[in-house]
Amino acid sequence: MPRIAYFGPQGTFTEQAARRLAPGHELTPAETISAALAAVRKGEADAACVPVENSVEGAVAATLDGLAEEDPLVAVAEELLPVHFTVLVREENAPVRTVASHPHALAQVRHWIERNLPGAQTVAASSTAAAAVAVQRGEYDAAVTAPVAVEHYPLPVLATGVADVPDARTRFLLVQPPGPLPAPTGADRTSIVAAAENRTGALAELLTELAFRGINLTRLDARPIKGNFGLYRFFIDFEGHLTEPRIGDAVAALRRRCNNVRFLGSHPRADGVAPTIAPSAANEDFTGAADWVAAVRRGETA
Ligand SMILES: O=C(O)C(=O)C[C@]1(C(=O)O)C=C[C@@H](O)C=C1
Repeated sequence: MPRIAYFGPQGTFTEQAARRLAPGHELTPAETISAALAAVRKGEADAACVPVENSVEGAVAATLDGLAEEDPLVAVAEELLPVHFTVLVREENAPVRTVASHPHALAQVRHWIERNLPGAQTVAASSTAAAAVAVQRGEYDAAVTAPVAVEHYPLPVLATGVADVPDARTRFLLVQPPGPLPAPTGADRTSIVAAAENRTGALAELLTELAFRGINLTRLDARPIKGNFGLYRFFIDFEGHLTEPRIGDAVAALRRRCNNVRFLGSHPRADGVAPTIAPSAANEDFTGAADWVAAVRRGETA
């Protein structure tokens, strides 16, 4: 049975995502995102589940950096979870002076804390569940956690359904070493990371290759290439699957323009949204045009 490492400890949002992405599989918590990815690279796990993007706080930097560096890992599936929090406290009816959680979680409840726990100091923990562990140990007064955390860390509940932005969501990836791609579904996402050259227009050229082929971006993030001040990697997600002619054509063009391109996966979108295809950008347009060139080369038409 495949073994799945996930960003833990038990009771994180990531564990919930892993249970949905790999039902019935053996799940092992890792303390950090990089430890979850390392477990796959070392062969201790077959796949890892990690958060990648939140609708309020944006990209999860540790995941982007972890996928761009070291041996390649490829996303084969994604999950989208609604994010609202439960606030657990050390002691019922006691004053709350410190509130711990993952920085992404704290950013999503900033206003709630200002209104409900004025003056409380926020403290970054490695994950929402790690914050609950720290509260159990008596290190902090409260933890902002996933709703499932209370099942693992039976602390008094101060509030449930906490979220500054009601429709907040986090997207999670299941990543594994390169292998056969998941089959295209018609509602897929492809991800790459490219270290564009440091010259005028280099990023615009990459994006134009996608725009020319009518490919809609779903995310664009920049992360610094460490040790090279001012140099960035660009994480580009777009609609479509690598096996589609229009996407394969675009990814080949990106590779031609920038040999520092890494493929990060093509997999079904969790929201099932299919792309709107621009005029002349359908796969049949690409294959039809290539067939015509082939016929011209054979001297059969002009
Ligand atoms: O700490 C957790 O529970 C996580 O799974 C991490 C994480 C994140 O990285 O964004 C996941 C979802 C929430 O947005 C808050 C924290």
